Amino acid sequence: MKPWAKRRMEEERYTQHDMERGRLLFAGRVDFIMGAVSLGTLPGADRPEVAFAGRSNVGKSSLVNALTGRKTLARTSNTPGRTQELNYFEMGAEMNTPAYLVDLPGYGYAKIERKKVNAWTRLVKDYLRGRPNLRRVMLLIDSRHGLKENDREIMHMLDEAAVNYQIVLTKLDKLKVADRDKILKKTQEDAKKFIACHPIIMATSSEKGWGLEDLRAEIGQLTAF
Ligand SMILES: Nc1nc2c(ncn2[C@@H]2O[C@H](COP(=O)(O)OP(=O)(O)OP(=O)(O)O)[C@@H](O)[C@H]2O)c(=O)[nH]1
Ligand SMILES: [Mg+2]
Repeated sequence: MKPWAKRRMEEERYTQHDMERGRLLFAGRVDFIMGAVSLGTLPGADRPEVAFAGRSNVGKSSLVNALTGRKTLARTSNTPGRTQELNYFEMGAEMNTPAYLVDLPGYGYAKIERKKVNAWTRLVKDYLRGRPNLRRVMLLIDSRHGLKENDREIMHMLDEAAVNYQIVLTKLDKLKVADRDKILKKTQEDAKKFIACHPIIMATSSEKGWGLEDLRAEIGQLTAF
């Protein structure tokens, strides 16, 4: 068993109920409901939501797809900066306690002009500060690169806004086995310096399906009423 998977299980972080809820949320209907370009057009804040944030190309849309087991729900691309809207997905529409998953536009893509970067910052900052039903931001970090300067900026912004967030390492399959634990430990150390950052780092590969069960359970737990 992968060392990080073993550690996860030993922690027994999730109840049967969390795992079941997580599974059901993603196994049932997950519908794309809208791409919001301004806060005025967001759906009502009538249910809990979890947002995926991260640099362009880190694998946000791929993770949404992997969690749902569908290839084309969220648009993925080799061209960074593709997702420019707050993409809303409704999970568990057939359940009593549905939730939203939000795929945020990626940040830090160098080729996008300054004007767009400012627009991104404004939209996302306003969203993060002002969304009452936002339970947690999953901050995706490419495991090959670790925390970059713009990730740290976002983390400081989240700390200041007192938004609860948690790091999710992506693309673990691209690392050599020996490097996986190294990056996990390094990221854990880095995370300690940020007040609102959850101390547990999640590790995933959308390609291989690693860490998805845990992430579903985490989201199940977070979005329970
Ligand atoms: N090997 C591997 N490649 C991945 C994984 N996840 C995503 N990718 C690849 O990384 C690229 C970017 O993935 P996206 O999911 O579009 O990234 P994104 O964060 O949504 O990007 P933006 O919408 O531009 O911010 C694609 O070519 C994916 O196939 C993974 O777990 N393993
Ligand atoms: Mg995307």
